[in-house]
Amino acid sequence: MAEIYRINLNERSYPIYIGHSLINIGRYIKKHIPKAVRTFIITNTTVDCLYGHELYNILFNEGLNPAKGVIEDGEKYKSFEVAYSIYDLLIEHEMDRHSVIISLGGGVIGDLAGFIAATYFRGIPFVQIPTTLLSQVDSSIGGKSAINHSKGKNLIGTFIQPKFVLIDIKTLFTLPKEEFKSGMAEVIKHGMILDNDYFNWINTNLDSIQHLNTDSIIKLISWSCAIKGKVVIEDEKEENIRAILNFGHTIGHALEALTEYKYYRHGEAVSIGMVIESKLAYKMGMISINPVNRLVEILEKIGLPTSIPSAIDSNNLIKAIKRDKKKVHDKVKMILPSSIGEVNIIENWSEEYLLNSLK
Ligand SMILES: NC(=O)c1ccc[n+]([C@@H]2O[C@H](COP(=O)([O-])OP(=O)(O)OC[C@H]3O[C@@H](n4cnc5c(N)ncnc54)[C@H](O)[C@@H]3O)[C@@H](O)[C@H]2O)c1
Ligand SMILES: O=C(O)C(=O)C[C@@H](O)[C@H](O)[C@H](O)COP(=O)(O)O
Ligand SMILES: [Zn+2]
Repeated sequence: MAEIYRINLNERSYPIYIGHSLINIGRYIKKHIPKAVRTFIITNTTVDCLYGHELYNILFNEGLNPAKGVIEDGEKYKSFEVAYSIYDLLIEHEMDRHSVIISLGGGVIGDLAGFIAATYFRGIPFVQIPTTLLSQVDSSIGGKSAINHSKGKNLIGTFIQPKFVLIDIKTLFTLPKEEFKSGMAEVIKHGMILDNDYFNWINTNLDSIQHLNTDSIIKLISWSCAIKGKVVIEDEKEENIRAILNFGHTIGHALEALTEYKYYRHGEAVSIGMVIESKLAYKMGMISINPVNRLVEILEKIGLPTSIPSAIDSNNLIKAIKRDKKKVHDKVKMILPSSIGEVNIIENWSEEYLLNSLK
């Protein structure tokens, strides 16, 4: 296992480890959470079948007294009701402040488990084991945790930094192709917001990335973690610059909520969001057409969607956009690119302008 990046946040600092197995988890728990006596794995039915038993056995053999909460698979289970059912289990198993919550799964499990860890007993230690590309490059880092509300995405949540992140890249070999593509949307986002070289490297190495070549995958995850990590270190609680990580999400989250979290994977919605937001930037004269076309081209090459289906009504979309957490009073905030590797935070969008532009 190698440490690929360290999120430096004073007493909340933590390392991101990468390797080919889960075997070191016990050693890292003892190192980073010395008071740990018990562990509670939160996962879903799919990931449990693949990796839940392996993780449970390692923790058991390390004397870390594991228990498990297994939820149904899907974005719609990132909900208050499911969180409540896990609180029940934690209480039943008598988990306390010397217990550690371990998230084993993609971003849905990570966001939910983080929210539970931050609130149970007013906060107990938390570890991330991300098993999708999206969670390895994005959601396991930075401490955002949340559950959805029927009226909007991630509307209820808090910040909780994990004690460490452990990425086992062998998990990518069982990940369905469509899920891998979804993770690639956040990867492209990282290039778009801050790093033209990264964008170009992905474009040139797409084949070996998609074939899960070990060196390419490690480079991809490490590069993304460094880009996201740098932003998080600068602005942990999204008071200003962290909002750039939300490029594509003002529209992406609205699409997810409008379609009741059933139609789009998160990365697919973000892919459409990035394209529409870039076209808005073009319409405003902030960016030339060439980088917008290059963005669309790479997303299409990956196999991600790039346009809003005609069945989506613009007025409903605007309503959903207005529930975005970045808005201030009545004004929507958007992250718009000015070139590949550079974005700007644009405030004060009027509803009328937005509606005209989207139409
Ligand atoms: N907190 C953050 O900073 C942040 C960042 C980005 C996204 N998110 C959130 O993350 C969520 C999306 O995460 P996601 O794309 O990982 O989706 P997900 O968690 O739903 O996982 C996608 C699918 O892959 C399955 N799966 C997971 N690991 C697997 C493996 N190794 N092999 C086979 N199948 C596997 C899951 O069971 C699921 O069916 C959204 O809720 C989004 O809002 C949060
Ligand atoms: O970490 C962040 O900050 C992000 O914005 C990363 C996003 O990819 C992620 O989807 C995040 O959950 C969105 O945050 P939200 O505050 O818009 O709910
Ligand atoms: Zn996202």
